Amino acid sequence: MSASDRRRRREADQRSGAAPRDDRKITGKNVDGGWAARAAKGRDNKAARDDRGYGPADRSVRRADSGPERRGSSERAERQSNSRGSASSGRSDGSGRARSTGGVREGDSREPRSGQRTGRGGDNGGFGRDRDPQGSQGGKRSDRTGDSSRSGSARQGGGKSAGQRSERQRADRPDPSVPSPRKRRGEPVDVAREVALDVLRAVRERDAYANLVLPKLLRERKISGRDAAFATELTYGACRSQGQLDAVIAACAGRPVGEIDGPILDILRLGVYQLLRTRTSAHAAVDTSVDLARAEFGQGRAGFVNAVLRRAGEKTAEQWIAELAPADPVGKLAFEYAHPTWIAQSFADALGAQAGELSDLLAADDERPVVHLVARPGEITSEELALVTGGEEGRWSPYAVYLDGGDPGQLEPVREGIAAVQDEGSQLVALALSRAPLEGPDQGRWLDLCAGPGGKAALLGALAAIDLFTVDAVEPSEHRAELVRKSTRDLPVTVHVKDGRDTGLEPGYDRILVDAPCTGLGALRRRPEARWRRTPADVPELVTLQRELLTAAWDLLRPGGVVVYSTCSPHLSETVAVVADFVRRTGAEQLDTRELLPGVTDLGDGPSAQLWPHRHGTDAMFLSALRKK
Ligand SMILES: C[S@@+](CC[C@H](N)C(=O)[O-])C[C@H]1O[C@@H](n2cnc3c(N)ncnc32)[C@H](O)[C@@H]1O
Repeated sequence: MSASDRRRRREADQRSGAAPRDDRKITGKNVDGGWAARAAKGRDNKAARDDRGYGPADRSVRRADSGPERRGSSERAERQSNSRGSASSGRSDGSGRARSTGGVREGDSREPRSGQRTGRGGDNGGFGRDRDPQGSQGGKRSDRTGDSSRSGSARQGGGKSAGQRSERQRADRPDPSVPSPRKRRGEPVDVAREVALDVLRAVRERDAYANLVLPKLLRERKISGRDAAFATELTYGACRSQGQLDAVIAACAGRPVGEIDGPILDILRLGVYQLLRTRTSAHAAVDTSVDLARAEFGQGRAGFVNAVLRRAGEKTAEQWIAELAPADPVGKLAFEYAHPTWIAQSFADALGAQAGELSDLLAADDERPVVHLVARPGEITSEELALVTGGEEGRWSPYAVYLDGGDPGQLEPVREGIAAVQDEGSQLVALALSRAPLEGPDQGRWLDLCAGPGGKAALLGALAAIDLFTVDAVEPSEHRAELVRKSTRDLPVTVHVKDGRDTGLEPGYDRILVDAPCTGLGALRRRPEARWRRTPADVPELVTLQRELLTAAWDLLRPGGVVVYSTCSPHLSETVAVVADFVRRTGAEQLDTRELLPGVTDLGDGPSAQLWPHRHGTDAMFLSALRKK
């Protein structure tokens, strides 16, 4: 089928509202013995796997909770004394600060009583499953990105002033390229917990991203298999549930966590996480934490860790929640699912009349996300990609494949650049732009105004290539612009390192995507520490930038053209409020965005569309299509 045939068919699809997927399923490379042949082989392999009862659906994900038992820690715990101190309790305000009575001195060297068995199932971390679906949402710390979240709260731990902290950073900042101090001293080492601790420290001390630091450390220290899975569960779980853990620690220590030395706080977070949120035995959780404290700080600090953890282990997670959670319904759910209250409240506001779904949403937000792949249109179909990778075709996007495990970076189609990791919600945003009805013919000039790291630009570029169209991609950060270049190599995409508010590009675009920098509250499950870094104070500055970018896009759009404004945040100030203000100022025609996603259900009351993790299994992407009259 020629490009113009495809284009005619696509326009017919648009008119009828059908998803233009079928013609793209038949592509050059995959019908002539390339990917089609490999997919056929994959199909045979899958059939064989299913016959043997271990096809994808049966593949069990190893749970990491058996890790500690392998280390003989229960034997060590038996040797510990059973002395016990007075417990303290407090009620949390959701920020990790607890009103508490009584406490434990850091020099307290009392050994723990053998703790009761506590907790519930683990946080389901798994090696390779928490990779950032956007490629790297990390970027440079100085970037004003919507997803390089940073703010004060996570940095408060340890009670250090900025000056003291930079002193500490110079003194003991973990350098991933060398073995940790604990190893250097030749102490007995629990490799999984040690690596988890080093990541927690990097996150707290230098605002590192756990999902970038952890894989690097695992590779460098040659940790794999069960140890890697356990380290991943501990690291991501402790990062996600930090607020809840800190409230328990504060109650047990009898002081705010800001008054506990940072490195000791990291050990306590790791210990309390194991006690309350995994099936690790209390003996193992306490004992290994004490080992880590003793190896680095000596007996006195180890005793403090012992005492705090012993108190934490005296109650189950449910009992701590009942004791420490705020009384109001949203605050209580936020505490239970380890979200800051302001974020849970913003979700409830966005759910509106469906706010009763908040607990489902928070629970989904706390789960390990499934890895989504995108099959590049014109190169490989989702059916073929699913067969080649052992994944499953997506529910909503014709290009999506769900993976049930493994490291997607090792998959051949990903290495060859014909598939990539991309949340299905992000795919839907790019697809909505490509499907939006224009007034007048599409002249093939498309623009992605906030392109880094390039996930949507790559999908737009592949769709544009089919019709011999072109895409301009704008990104102000050189580092992220380079990621866009990499992800759009061989596609008709030109990258411009510019501020989207002042691009110098020639107006007249048919379709423009403004995937604006935002708080990223809709993608928290992919960035374990992000929820504790963002603060409400981040919102107004981002909203100003979002408005300015949307206005700049409008100036570059031709009459009859369409802008899609999207955020990976459902916060109403960043979504419907930005759009409503813009429509009021410009008289833009708001299209029913839900019609651009045929087959996708429960997108809200319109005319914009809101995706949710608990409804769609995607990030909480917001999108709104606006046509210029
Ligand atoms: C939500 S991310 C975009 C994700 C991207 N569309 C993708 O799918 O990979 C927002 C991007 O906007 C960029 N950005 C920040 N300030 C900007 C500005 N003034 N103009 C254009 N882009 C900006 C950030 O660096 C970041 O890469």
